[in-house]
Amino acid sequence: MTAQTGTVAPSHKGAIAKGTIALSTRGVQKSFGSLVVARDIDIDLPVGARYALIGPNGAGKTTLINLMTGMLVPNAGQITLGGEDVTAMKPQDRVKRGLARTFQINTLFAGLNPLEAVTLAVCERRGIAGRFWQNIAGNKDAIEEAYEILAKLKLGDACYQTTRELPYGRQRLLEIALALATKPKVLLLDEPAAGVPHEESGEIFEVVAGLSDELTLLFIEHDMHVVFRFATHIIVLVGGAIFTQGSPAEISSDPGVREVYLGTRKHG
Ligand SMILES: Nc1ncnc2c1ncn2[C@@H]1O[C@H](COP(=O)(O)OP(=O)(O)OP(=O)(O)O)[C@@H](O)[C@H]1O
Repeated sequence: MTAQTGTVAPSHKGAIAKGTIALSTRGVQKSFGSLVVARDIDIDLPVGARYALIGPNGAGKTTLINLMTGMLVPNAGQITLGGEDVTAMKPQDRVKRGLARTFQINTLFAGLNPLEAVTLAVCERRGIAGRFWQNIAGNKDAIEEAYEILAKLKLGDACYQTTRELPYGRQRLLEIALALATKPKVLLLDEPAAGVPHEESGEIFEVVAGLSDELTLLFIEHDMHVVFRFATHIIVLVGGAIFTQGSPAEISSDPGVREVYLGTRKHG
Protein backbone atom coordinates (compact mmCIF):
# COMPACT_ATOMS: atom_id res chain seq x y z
CA MET A 1 0.00 0.00 0.00
CA THR A 2 1.12 3.49 -0.72
CA ALA A 3 1.06 5.74 2.30
CA GLN A 4 -0.86 8.89 1.39
CA THR A 5 -0.01 11.27 4.15
CA GLY A 6 -1.24 14.71 3.24
CA THR A 7 -2.75 13.70 -0.08
CA VAL A 8 -6.31 13.37 -1.27
CA ALA A 9 -7.59 9.91 -2.15
CA PRO A 10 -7.84 10.11 -5.93
CA SER A 11 -10.67 7.60 -6.12
CA HIS A 12 -12.96 9.45 -3.73
CA LYS A 13 -16.35 10.20 -5.29
CA GLY A 14 -14.92 10.48 -8.75
CA ALA A 15 -13.07 13.68 -9.42
CA ILE A 16 -12.04 15.68 -6.40
CA ALA A 17 -10.51 18.72 -7.96
CA LYS A 18 -7.52 20.33 -6.35
CA GLY A 19 -8.53 23.23 -4.19
CA THR A 20 -11.66 21.57 -2.85
CA ILE A 21 -10.13 20.70 0.49
CA ALA A 22 -12.62 21.44 3.25
CA LEU A 23 -10.23 21.04 6.18
CA SER A 24 -6.52 20.42 6.38
CA THR A 25 -3.79 20.10 8.97
CA ARG A 26 -0.09 20.64 8.36
CA GLY A 27 2.66 19.63 10.73
CA VAL A 28 0.31 19.62 13.71
CA GLN A 29 2.02 18.75 16.98
CA LYS A 30 0.61 18.41 20.49
CA SER A 31 2.17 17.23 23.73
CA PHE A 32 0.84 16.85 27.23
CA GLY A 33 4.05 17.24 29.25
CA SER A 34 6.42 14.60 27.93
CA LEU A 35 3.61 12.65 26.22
CA VAL A 36 3.48 13.46 22.50
CA VAL A 37 -0.10 12.90 21.32
CA ALA A 38 0.07 14.47 17.85
CA ARG A 39 3.23 14.15 15.75
CA ASP A 40 3.53 16.10 12.56
CA ILE A 41 -0.03 15.45 11.43
CA ASP A 42 -0.83 16.25 7.78
CA ILE A 43 -4.43 15.52 6.81
CA ASP A 44 -6.62 16.76 3.96
CA LEU A 45 -10.37 16.26 4.06
CA PRO A 46 -11.82 16.84 0.60
CA VAL A 47 -15.31 18.31 0.28
CA GLY A 48 -17.85 15.49 0.67
CA ALA A 49 -15.35 13.14 2.36
CA ARG A 50 -16.48 10.07 4.24
CA TYR A 51 -13.22 9.49 6.07
CA ALA A 52 -12.59 7.29 9.11
CA LEU A 53 -9.93 7.90 11.74
CA ILE A 54 -8.92 4.67 13.43
CA GLY A 55 -6.21 3.51 15.81
CA PRO A 56 -5.67 1.75 19.11
CA ASN A 57 -6.88 3.21 22.39
CA GLY A 58 -4.84 6.26 23.31
CA ALA A 59 -3.55 6.75 19.73
CA GLY A 60 -4.61 10.41 19.83
CA LYS A 61 -7.82 10.31 17.76
CA THR A 62 -9.99 12.44 20.06
CA THR A 63 -7.05 14.77 20.63
CA LEU A 64 -6.81 15.34 16.89
CA ILE A 65 -10.51 16.23 16.69
CA ASN A 66 -10.03 18.56 19.67
CA LEU A 67 -7.16 20.23 17.80
CA MET A 68 -9.26 20.60 14.66
CA THR A 69 -12.17 22.15 16.56
CA GLY A 70 -9.98 24.45 18.67
CA MET A 71 -10.73 22.81 22.01
CA LEU A 72 -6.99 22.22 22.14
CA VAL A 73 -4.28 24.48 20.79
CA PRO A 74 -1.42 22.78 18.93
CA ASN A 75 2.19 23.35 19.99
CA ALA A 76 3.08 23.68 16.31
CA GLY A 77 1.51 23.38 12.90
CA GLN A 78 -1.42 24.83 11.03
CA ILE A 79 -5.10 24.04 10.62
CA THR A 80 -7.10 25.49 7.74
CA LEU A 81 -10.84 25.44 7.19
CA GLY A 82 -12.04 26.23 3.69
CA GLY A 83 -8.57 27.60 2.97
CA GLU A 84 -8.63 29.97 5.96
CA ASP A 85 -6.04 29.57 8.70
CA VAL A 86 -8.04 28.86 11.87
CA THR A 87 -5.15 27.62 14.03
CA ALA A 88 -5.55 30.42 16.56
CA MET A 89 -9.31 30.73 16.25
CA LYS A 90 -11.68 29.98 19.15
CA PRO A 91 -13.98 26.94 18.80
CA GLN A 92 -17.16 29.05 18.52
CA ASP A 93 -15.68 31.04 15.63
CA ARG A 94 -14.81 27.80 13.83
CA VAL A 95 -18.43 26.68 14.33
CA LYS A 96 -19.59 29.90 12.67
CA ARG A 97 -17.33 29.07 9.71
CA GLY A 98 -18.89 25.64 9.34
CA LEU A 99 -17.04 23.23 11.61
CA ALA A 100 -19.17 21.03 13.90
CA ARG A 101 -18.51 17.99 15.99
CA THR A 102 -20.15 15.45 18.24
CA PHE A 103 -18.68 13.94 21.37
CA GLN A 104 -17.92 10.39 22.47
CA ILE A 105 -20.21 10.93 25.46
CA ASN A 106 -23.88 11.90 25.29
CA THR A 107 -24.22 15.65 25.89
CA LEU A 108 -28.00 16.10 25.50
CA PHE A 109 -30.61 17.99 27.54
CA ALA A 110 -32.60 15.02 28.79
CA GLY A 111 -35.75 17.02 29.64
CA LEU A 112 -36.34 18.57 26.20
CA ASN A 113 -37.87 16.80 23.25
CA PRO A 114 -35.85 16.58 20.02
CA LEU A 115 -37.88 19.29 18.29
CA GLU A 116 -37.34 21.74 21.17
CA ALA A 117 -33.63 20.91 21.41
CA VAL A 118 -32.91 21.25 17.68
CA THR A 119 -35.11 24.37 17.37
CA LEU A 120 -33.14 25.91 20.23
CA ALA A 121 -29.90 25.07 18.40
CA VAL A 122 -31.23 26.58 15.16
CA CYS A 123 -32.28 29.74 17.08
CA GLU A 124 -28.81 29.87 18.65
CA ARG A 125 -27.23 29.81 15.19
CA ARG A 126 -29.62 32.53 14.03
CA GLY A 127 -28.78 34.63 17.10
CA ILE A 128 -32.35 34.55 18.44
CA ALA A 129 -32.03 31.93 21.17
CA GLY A 130 -32.68 34.57 23.86
CA ARG A 131 -36.31 34.90 22.88
CA PHE A 132 -36.88 31.19 22.29
CA TRP A 133 -38.69 30.50 25.55
CA GLN A 134 -40.77 33.72 25.53
CA ASN A 135 -42.23 33.12 22.11
CA ILE A 136 -41.94 29.50 21.09
CA ALA A 137 -44.77 29.75 18.54
CA GLY A 138 -43.06 32.76 16.97
CA ASN A 139 -40.14 30.62 15.85
CA LYS A 140 -42.06 28.96 13.03
CA ASP A 141 -39.19 29.03 10.52
CA ALA A 142 -36.74 27.68 13.05
CA ILE A 143 -39.19 24.93 14.03
CA GLU A 144 -39.59 23.95 10.39
CA GLU A 145 -35.85 23.87 9.85
CA ALA A 146 -35.43 21.77 13.01
CA TYR A 147 -38.08 19.33 11.85
CA GLU A 148 -36.37 18.95 8.47
CA ILE A 149 -33.08 18.13 10.18
CA LEU A 150 -34.79 15.59 12.44
CA ALA A 151 -36.57 14.00 9.48
CA LYS A 152 -33.21 13.67 7.66
CA LEU A 153 -31.92 11.75 10.65
CA LYS A 154 -35.05 9.57 10.74
CA LEU A 155 -36.16 11.16 14.01
CA GLY A 156 -39.30 12.83 12.66
CA ASP A 157 -41.56 10.36 14.45
CA ALA A 158 -39.72 10.93 17.75
CA CYS A 159 -39.72 14.71 17.71
CA TYR A 160 -42.21 15.12 20.62
CA GLN A 161 -40.80 12.35 22.78
CA THR A 162 -38.77 13.42 25.80
CA THR A 163 -35.09 12.89 25.04
CA ARG A 164 -34.43 10.76 28.12
CA GLU A 165 -37.12 8.32 26.90
CA LEU A 166 -35.53 7.83 23.48
CA PRO A 167 -33.60 4.61 22.83
CA TYR A 168 -29.89 5.34 23.13
CA GLY A 169 -29.25 4.95 19.39
CA ARG A 170 -31.79 7.67 18.69
CA GLN A 171 -30.22 9.91 21.34
CA ARG A 172 -26.96 9.61 19.45
CA LEU A 173 -28.71 10.58 16.23
CA LEU A 174 -30.15 13.59 18.06
CA GLU A 175 -26.61 14.70 18.89
CA ILE A 176 -25.82 14.65 15.19
CA ALA A 177 -29.03 16.60 14.53
CA LEU A 178 -27.85 19.26 16.99
CA ALA A 179 -24.52 19.48 15.20
CA LEU A 180 -26.34 19.81 11.86
CA ALA A 181 -28.37 22.71 13.28
CA THR A 182 -25.18 24.78 13.07
CA LYS A 183 -25.24 24.23 9.26
CA PRO A 184 -21.77 22.70 9.15
CA LYS A 185 -19.61 22.18 6.09
CA VAL A 186 -17.37 19.80 8.02
CA LEU A 187 -18.70 17.41 10.65
CA LEU A 188 -16.37 15.52 12.98
CA LEU A 189 -18.00 12.53 14.69
CA ASP A 190 -16.24 11.07 17.72
CA GLU A 191 -17.51 7.50 17.99
CA PRO A 192 -21.10 8.37 17.08
CA ALA A 193 -22.26 4.84 17.84
CA ALA A 194 -20.39 4.41 21.15
CA GLY A 195 -22.60 2.68 23.71
CA VAL A 196 -25.16 1.69 21.07
CA PRO A 197 -25.92 -2.02 20.69
CA HIS A 198 -23.92 -3.49 17.80
CA GLU A 199 -27.00 -4.24 15.66
CA GLU A 200 -28.08 -0.57 15.81
CA SER A 201 -24.72 1.04 15.04
CA GLY A 202 -25.04 0.26 11.31
CA GLU A 203 -28.34 2.18 11.27
CA ILE A 204 -26.64 5.26 12.69
CA PHE A 205 -23.95 5.14 10.02
CA GLU A 206 -26.48 4.49 7.27
CA VAL A 207 -28.28 7.70 8.21
CA VAL A 208 -24.97 9.57 8.46
CA ALA A 209 -23.73 8.24 5.11
CA GLY A 210 -26.94 9.47 3.50
CA LEU A 211 -26.35 13.10 4.52
CA SER A 212 -25.60 15.70 1.84
CA ASP A 213 -22.71 14.97 -0.53
CA GLU A 214 -21.47 18.47 0.17
CA LEU A 215 -21.00 17.71 3.86
CA THR A 216 -17.45 16.64 4.70
CA LEU A 217 -17.32 13.89 7.31
CA LEU A 218 -14.56 12.50 9.48
CA PHE A 219 -15.54 9.86 12.01
CA ILE A 220 -13.74 7.95 14.72
CA GLU A 221 -14.99 4.39 15.03
CA HIS A 222 -13.67 1.20 16.58
CA ASP A 223 -16.03 -1.25 14.86
CA MET A 224 -14.13 -2.33 11.77
CA HIS A 225 -17.23 -3.67 10.03
CA VAL A 226 -18.73 -0.21 10.21
CA VAL A 227 -15.47 1.47 9.18
CA PHE A 228 -14.96 -0.70 6.11
CA ARG A 229 -18.60 -0.38 5.11
CA PHE A 230 -18.97 3.38 5.36
CA ALA A 231 -15.55 4.98 4.95
CA THR A 232 -14.16 5.79 1.52
CA HIS A 233 -10.74 6.48 3.01
CA ILE A 234 -9.17 5.42 6.30
CA ILE A 235 -6.49 7.20 8.32
CA VAL A 236 -4.65 5.01 10.81
CA LEU A 237 -3.20 6.78 13.81
CA VAL A 238 -0.68 5.07 16.09
CA GLY A 239 1.14 6.73 18.96
CA GLY A 240 0.01 10.20 17.85
CA ALA A 241 1.37 9.79 14.30
CA ILE A 242 -0.24 8.83 11.01
CA PHE A 243 0.85 5.24 10.53
CA THR A 244 -0.70 5.04 7.09
CA GLN A 245 -3.84 5.95 5.17
CA GLY A 246 -5.66 4.64 2.13
CA SER A 247 -8.77 3.01 0.77
CA PRO A 248 -10.57 0.38 2.87
CA ALA A 249 -9.14 -2.32 0.57
CA GLU A 250 -5.58 -1.03 1.08
CA ILE A 251 -5.98 -0.76 4.84
CA SER A 252 -7.61 -4.16 5.29
CA SER A 253 -4.84 -5.90 3.36
CA ASP A 254 -1.99 -4.10 5.11
CA PRO A 255 -0.17 -6.50 7.43
CA GLY A 256 1.31 -3.60 9.39
CA VAL A 257 -2.13 -2.27 10.21
CA ARG A 258 -3.29 -5.68 11.28
CA GLU A 259 -0.31 -5.97 13.60
CA VAL A 260 -0.44 -2.55 15.23
CA TYR A 261 -4.15 -2.05 15.25
CA LEU A 262 -6.44 -4.89 14.35
CA GLY A 263 -4.48 -7.45 16.32
CA THR A 264 -4.17 -5.33 19.43
CA ARG A 265 -7.40 -3.34 19.53
CA LYS A 266 -9.43 -3.51 22.71
CA HIS A 267 -12.80 -2.58 21.26
CA GLY A 268 -15.10 -4.42 18.92
N1 LIG B 1 -5.92 16.73 28.68
C1 LIG B 1 -5.04 15.73 28.71
N2 LIG B 1 -3.97 15.77 29.52
C2 LIG B 1 -3.06 14.77 29.52
N3 LIG B 1 -3.12 13.69 28.75
C3 LIG B 1 -4.15 13.59 27.91
C4 LIG B 1 -5.18 14.59 27.84
N4 LIG B 1 -6.08 14.22 26.88
C5 LIG B 1 -5.65 13.05 26.40
N5 LIG B 1 -4.50 12.67 27.01
C6 LIG B 1 -3.72 11.48 26.71
O1 LIG B 1 -3.40 11.56 25.33
C7 LIG B 1 -3.41 10.26 24.73
C8 LIG B 1 -4.34 10.28 23.56
O2 LIG B 1 -5.69 10.38 24.04
P1 LIG B 1 -6.92 10.39 23.07
O3 LIG B 1 -8.15 10.47 23.92
O4 LIG B 1 -6.74 11.42 22.04
O5 LIG B 1 -6.82 8.94 22.41
P2 LIG B 1 -7.87 8.15 21.50
O6 LIG B 1 -7.12 7.61 20.35
O7 LIG B 1 -9.04 9.01 21.20
O8 LIG B 1 -8.29 6.97 22.49
P3 LIG B 1 -9.67 6.12 22.65
O9 LIG B 1 -9.79 5.25 21.42
O10 LIG B 1 -9.44 5.31 23.87
O11 LIG B 1 -10.80 7.10 22.80
C9 LIG B 1 -3.82 9.29 25.85
O12 LIG B 1 -2.65 8.73 26.37
C10 LIG B 1 -4.51 10.17 26.85
O13 LIG B 1 -4.41 9.64 28.15
